[in-house]
Amino acid sequence: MKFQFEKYQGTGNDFVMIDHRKPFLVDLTTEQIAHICHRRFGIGADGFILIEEDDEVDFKMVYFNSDGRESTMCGNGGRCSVMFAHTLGIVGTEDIVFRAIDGLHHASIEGDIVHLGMNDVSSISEKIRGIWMDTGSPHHVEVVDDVDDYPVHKKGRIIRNEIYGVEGSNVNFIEWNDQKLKVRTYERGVEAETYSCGTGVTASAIALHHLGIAQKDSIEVSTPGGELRVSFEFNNGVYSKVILAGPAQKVFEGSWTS
Ligand SMILES: N[C@H](CCC[C@H](N)C(=O)O)C(=O)O
Repeated sequence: MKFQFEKYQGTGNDFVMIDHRKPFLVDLTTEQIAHICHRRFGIGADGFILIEEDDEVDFKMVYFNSDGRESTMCGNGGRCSVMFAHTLGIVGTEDIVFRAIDGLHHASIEGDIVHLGMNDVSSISEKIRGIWMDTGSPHHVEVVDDVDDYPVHKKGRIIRNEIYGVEGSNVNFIEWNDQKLKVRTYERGVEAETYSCGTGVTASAIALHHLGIAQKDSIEVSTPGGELRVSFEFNNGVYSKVILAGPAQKVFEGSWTS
């Protein structure tokens, strides 16, 4: 198998990206995608993304976790897809619309910052020591005292498996310091902490409001991979006009032969 690819990262969440508008990888297996994403034996990435034609909107994003399985919405992957589509000349910088597994997303580009519209959130459930919501992917959010020193991998893995079983959930640990929200995420399908998780940052910012910790509708978020901003409107129990904004950059391009 031989193909050209580009590597993008959005606040340290990194993706192998392929211009698949002329489909040529028609029988890619889970094992092959996992091999491509392997940090030692492959290119190395948290996820694998195909940019494809769409009859109604600018493009379609197909997302796979590094375990090789197609998964739910990827917020950072969506931001990187918008930047890649711009580089390919598919879109300009305004009024961008693409299709992902959870529906249509609107986006715009300002320098290296992508502003990405996320789905509404209207259902949040209480869990033993946190809350759960779907921001396009499933997210458990828990407040901790010192997130920088928290055993994210150990605790995240336990919660992902023991509370959420086979289907699993991403697991976010958050700390609010009155100015900024710190988030660290154990990511389902990567089965490790990632440098940031876009749908997780979105869930964490909404959780801050839902738990009454901060009555803000625009929240600066700090992750190990960098800074993002989440804004939203809250009316009658529904979080809408949810925007995830942050940098998305091309890291390199190359060809894969295996
Ligand atoms: N691993 C997630 C999908 C990607 C989420 C993350 N990379 C993001 O930026 O939203 C899951 O399987 O639910």
